[in-house]
Amino acid sequence: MTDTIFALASGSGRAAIAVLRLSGGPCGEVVRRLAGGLPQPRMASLRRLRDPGTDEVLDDALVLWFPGPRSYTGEDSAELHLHGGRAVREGVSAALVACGARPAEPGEFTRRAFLNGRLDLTAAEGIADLIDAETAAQRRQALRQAGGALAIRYAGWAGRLTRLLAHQEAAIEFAEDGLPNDLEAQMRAGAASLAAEIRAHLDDGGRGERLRQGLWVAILGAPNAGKSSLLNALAGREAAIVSAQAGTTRDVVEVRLELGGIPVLLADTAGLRDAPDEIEAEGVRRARRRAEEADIVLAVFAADNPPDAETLALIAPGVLPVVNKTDLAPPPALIGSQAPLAISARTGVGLEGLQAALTEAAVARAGLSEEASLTRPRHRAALQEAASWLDEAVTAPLPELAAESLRAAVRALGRLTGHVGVEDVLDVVFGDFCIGK
Ligand SMILES: Nc1nc2c(ncn2[C@@H]2O[C@H](COP(=O)(O)OP(=O)(O)OP(=O)(O)O)[C@@H](O)[C@H]2O)c(=O)[nH]1
Ligand SMILES: [K+]
Ligand SMILES: [Mg+2]
Repeated sequence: MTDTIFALASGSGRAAIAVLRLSGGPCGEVVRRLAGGLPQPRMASLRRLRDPGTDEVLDDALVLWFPGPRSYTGEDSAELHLHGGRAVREGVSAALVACGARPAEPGEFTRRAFLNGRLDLTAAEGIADLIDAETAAQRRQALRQAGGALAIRYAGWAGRLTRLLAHQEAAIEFAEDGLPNDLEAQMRAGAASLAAEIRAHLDDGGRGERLRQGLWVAILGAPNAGKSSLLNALAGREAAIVSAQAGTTRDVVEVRLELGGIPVLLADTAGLRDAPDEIEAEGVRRARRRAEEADIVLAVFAADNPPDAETLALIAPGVLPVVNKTDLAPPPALIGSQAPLAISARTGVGLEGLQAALTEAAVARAGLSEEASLTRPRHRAALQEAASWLDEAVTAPLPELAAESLRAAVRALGRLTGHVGVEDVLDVVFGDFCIGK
């Protein structure tokens, strides 16, 4: 039997209500000792909680009882909706410990849910992301994943892979019996198409990972082009120092924005030039590094100056040229081969258009796609590994080597979902082929 664990499921500050969650072990007995009885399953019921040692009244609380396996963890579980004060929380926690329960480790409820088969690893990660979600698009992605969108897709692939392995093992057995079969050719075709499907899923430009972590946008350009003025205009506050002196910004100045539901870290940087002093030169190095790391670069020119070589050199696909100070001079029609976004950070002209273009670029890189996207490097690594092993299986010179490669692919997917074991292979062999020997 597991330990009975408990933890505050609501925030830890002063609040009207605090929710304590319990799971596992003699959870029902622990609740009975505090609340004097167990309510009907899944029905909120008002109970007086007492310290079983001293009989002291601790709180009048709503008690919910979730007998396993129909609970979040799959174990017997309960919730105590307490009055949110610190003394109440601490008194009830102490009484729970006295009854033999212990405080839960971080993530222990979800870990138990996984171990009890209530969700796979990707869904568990989705729940973690849902708790961390700051924007609507992040919330939608996390909800999808927590609801099993990736789990279902990967379980489908794992099922197909297991079947391929079963066929291959059967092919080896039939060959030993001297029987002709075309199972191997079928295995190769199946492995090749599964590898292609996995690669198509991987080839999403990392949008799910970007949405989860947020996009990096960097503002670059010559000194005095108005980069800091633009950052302030987009942020709606004076986050960066603006002055008529070239070389004002040295450190990277960051602000958080939300564009089309995507969290964005917008960075202002030092003006690009052969800097006269050491500190500014370090600022320029940092600016260039940030441009390399950024998902989107805004290359800013001033309309009253001809386009400078340093900023022009940044222009590449995915870089948005911006011409500022259009209140002083008209913008050029083209920068490189692109029509620039014409703005005046001073008067605000063109800022809405720039915001729209930036949002469009952000959504193109990190917006929700129709199909659920992978969201972590862990997913990417496991899927890449599975696809490579499938390639090996397709070209393996010996049937046994192909089987070995398929087994490695199964393990890679199994690590991803936390699900696939050898038993699955046996089930398919016997279920699919009725090889009763
Ligand atoms: N007329 C006009 N002046 C502007 C505009 N945007 C910025 N400025 C002025 O241009 C000067 C430089 O602005 P900053 O925002 O400091 O320029 P920067 O690119 O951050 O400069 P560094 O940090 O030194 O590289 C300031 O005097 C601003 O007031 C604009 O749209 N129109
Ligand atoms: K400046
Ligand atoms: Mg600046």
